[in-house]
Amino acid sequence: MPARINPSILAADFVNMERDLGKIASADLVHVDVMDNHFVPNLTFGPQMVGRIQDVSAIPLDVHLMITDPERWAPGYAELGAYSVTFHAEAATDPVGLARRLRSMGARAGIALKPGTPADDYLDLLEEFDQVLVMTVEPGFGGQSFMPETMPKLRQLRSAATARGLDLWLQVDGGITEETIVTAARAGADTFVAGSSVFRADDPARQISLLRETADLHF
Ligand SMILES: O=C(CO)[C@H](O)[C@H](O)COP(=O)(O)O
Ligand SMILES: [Fe+2]
Repeated sequence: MPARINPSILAADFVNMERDLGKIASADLVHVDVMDNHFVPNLTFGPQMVGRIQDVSAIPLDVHLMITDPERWAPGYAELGAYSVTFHAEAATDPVGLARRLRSMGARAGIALKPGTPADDYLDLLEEFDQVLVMTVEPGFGGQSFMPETMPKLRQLRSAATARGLDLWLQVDGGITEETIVTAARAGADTFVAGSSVFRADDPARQISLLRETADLHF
């Protein structure tokens, strides 16, 4: 299975979103960062905007919720047709119940871990999720540097998934470039979010291919 490359539209031009979505049509999924200015100190957009992105995007949506009270808000993103809905472990009060609800609505369910959040509490629950998002920066902003100290957690998750024969996608998000993607692929990631490195490239489609080929060489 080739590496999945999910460009983050946090690095797109928000007033030219449809144009910028056109630049990433060769990607696997479009990564949509929802921030509420409570869980993280930044604010992006909510269901109305994500619904319009869903309407005009040629590729499915990978929604990353950086919000408090995901039990209240996450199902709305499944409802509007998002392919995957990922909420933060640190914000959820009933992660398994929420994942089951998202799956019952037809979405893939993801759980995200901030750099300082260990995976240990979730290792016995991996069957309940379709993907685990290992944050490789502190959530809140694009354009930050990749944190290699998160790689032992990724290796731990990959070993647990392999040992149990799970088809669990392991996603990394933050500071992914053609250099850092090598480290993340070697540690077991198969799904890569890249904002700045795709949208700041002269040719985003070429950058998507380069990232995919580089990850495939090292997985
Ligand atoms: O979730 C995020 C930030 O919280 C973004 O998805 C992430 O930062 C992508 O941006 P970049 O590739 O520029 O680091
Ligand atoms: Fe993200």
